[in-house]
Amino acid sequence: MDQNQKKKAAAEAALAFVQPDTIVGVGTGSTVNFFIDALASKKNDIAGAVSSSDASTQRLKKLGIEVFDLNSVDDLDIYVDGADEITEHKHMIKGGGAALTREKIVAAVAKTFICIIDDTKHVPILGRFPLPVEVIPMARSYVAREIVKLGGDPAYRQGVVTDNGNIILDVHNLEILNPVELENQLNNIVGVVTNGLFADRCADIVLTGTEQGVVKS
Ligand SMILES: O=C[C@H](O)[C@H](O)[C@H](O)COP(=O)(O)O
Repeated sequence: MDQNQKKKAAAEAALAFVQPDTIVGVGTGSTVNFFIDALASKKNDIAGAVSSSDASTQRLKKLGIEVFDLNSVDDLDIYVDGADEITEHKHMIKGGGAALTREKIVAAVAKTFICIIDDTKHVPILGRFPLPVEVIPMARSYVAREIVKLGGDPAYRQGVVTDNGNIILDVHNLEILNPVELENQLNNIVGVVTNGLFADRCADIVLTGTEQGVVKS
């Protein structure tokens, strides 16, 4: 089984959590793309979706799934999304596809965060994957200097503009022993929109595609 088959298996397993007549929170990325494709089989049973990126919105609409503005939705039962790294405490790094801010907003609204991954995403300590930080463009150099003071090594993600019109700094060489503390410290730097640590609001259910099938934790 290759990595994509594992992602697809995890994504399809998440369909079991989709209830009829509900609006589904949808993340972003290659694993979520498998989920969106699978969700199309239920498009007549669900009320629609709230999306975390322009890319996911386009894919949902192309498959005939109605996409609602989050401001028109009071609550969401589930939010389904991938991750770049995850620990046994279900703390994650996200944002490899630069969609972290909208992902964090939709995740904040949802009752249950269902993380869909292949088994390469499990790590003992977060930080080998460079931590994405979304930054207001004019604050880029200031934020980078502040991140260096916190022990990180920020790199400007060239050529990437987020759906919100901002830039991404990828922070290398972090060994994140206290993800909740670092998430809050980074968010307190003026000019940071948000960062890719999902620790304060971590996943509730993790579906991992493995050689032996999908494992729920
Ligand atoms: O910004 C992108 C998201 O946080 C993705 O959910 C994350 O990068 C995982 O993506 P993939 O499923 O492609 O590995």
